[in-house]
Amino acid sequence: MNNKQILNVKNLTKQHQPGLHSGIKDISFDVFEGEIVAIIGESGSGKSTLLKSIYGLLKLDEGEVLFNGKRVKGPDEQLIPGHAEMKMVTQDFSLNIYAKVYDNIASMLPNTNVALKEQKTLDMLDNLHIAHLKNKRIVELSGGEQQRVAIARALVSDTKVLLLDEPFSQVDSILKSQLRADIKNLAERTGLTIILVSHDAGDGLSMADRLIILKDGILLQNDEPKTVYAHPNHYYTAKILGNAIVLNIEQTNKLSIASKASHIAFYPEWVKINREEGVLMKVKDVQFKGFYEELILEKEDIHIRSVQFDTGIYKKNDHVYVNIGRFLEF
Ligand SMILES: Nc1ncnc2c1ncn2[C@@H]1O[C@H](COP(=O)(O)OP(=O)(O)OP(=O)(O)O)[C@@H](O)[C@H]1O
Repeated sequence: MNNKQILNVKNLTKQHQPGLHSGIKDISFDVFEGEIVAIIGESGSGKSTLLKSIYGLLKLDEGEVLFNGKRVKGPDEQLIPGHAEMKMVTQDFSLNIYAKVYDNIASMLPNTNVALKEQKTLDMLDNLHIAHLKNKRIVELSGGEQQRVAIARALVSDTKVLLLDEPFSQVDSILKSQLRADIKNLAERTGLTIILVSHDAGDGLSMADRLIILKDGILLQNDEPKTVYAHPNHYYTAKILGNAIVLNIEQTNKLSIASKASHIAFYPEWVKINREEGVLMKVKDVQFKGFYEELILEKEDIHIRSVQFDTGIYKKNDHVYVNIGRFLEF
């Protein structure tokens, strides 16, 4: 990543249905060359609307997007909206499913220099680790393989900014971490700028340089993943990033936590358990997670979770003492 801005997103507003919460409101942020930015939010928070707006697919109510200082044109201004060096990969991949992998990628390049066309296509197949699939047809590929072809196709024509809508939705967890790492390496190697949209905060936390948190079409926070995780400015953010437990003031009082905030939030890893002192709670369930377990703890209407790395100590229906080591106030 360098310090040169490649995109300026300025005051974007797009309501699909006036009067309803349906779109995005007054969203502004800058993107630097080579950066990976993840847009994270619940379903319906406006992630796809924002991505499509940046790409130039939607007629905006207000605002503009600048690509290297030049305004990205919308659908009412030119036949093919957007910017030639910006590509988007949507969840449907838009591939020619009966054509071969090689041809899906090569067809993005002009025939003016056939040798160069072949070289670029082969390089891109290598970059995305799909060279062994080049003669297969798209229908014969898994979802994850198709995702790689779609990305290769988007990148082959000298793309500078890649927009990815839910890039890992069709990939299982092992392939997902490989694909995340491959995309991250590719960006580091080539200086490609990536904006991705995901409802899975893990995508943003593990591979993005910056997170943009969306709620009801509004930008809540825009900062480095570590900062957003440690200092979320809304409990919604703590919830989507780290599955935080959110308590209202009555619940906070019931757990004898010294706070007058209307809400507090804490991550399960901040909840400590012992047999001597703290708030007495019942172990409602013990969920095996592999190298750790998650305890569901109950007191009246309150359910909180605690992460235990020393497994097998506490059992269902045990009574334990709970200490909330840290909490965030809202
Ligand atoms: N073409 C449309 N017409 C009317 N309403 C729309 C349209 N597209 C999106 N919306 C509404 O705008 C809001 C934001 O939708 P959007 O698809 O941007 O959210 P999202 O965060 O990407 O959701 P998901 O994760 O479910 O894809 C939703 O309430 C949605 O119903």
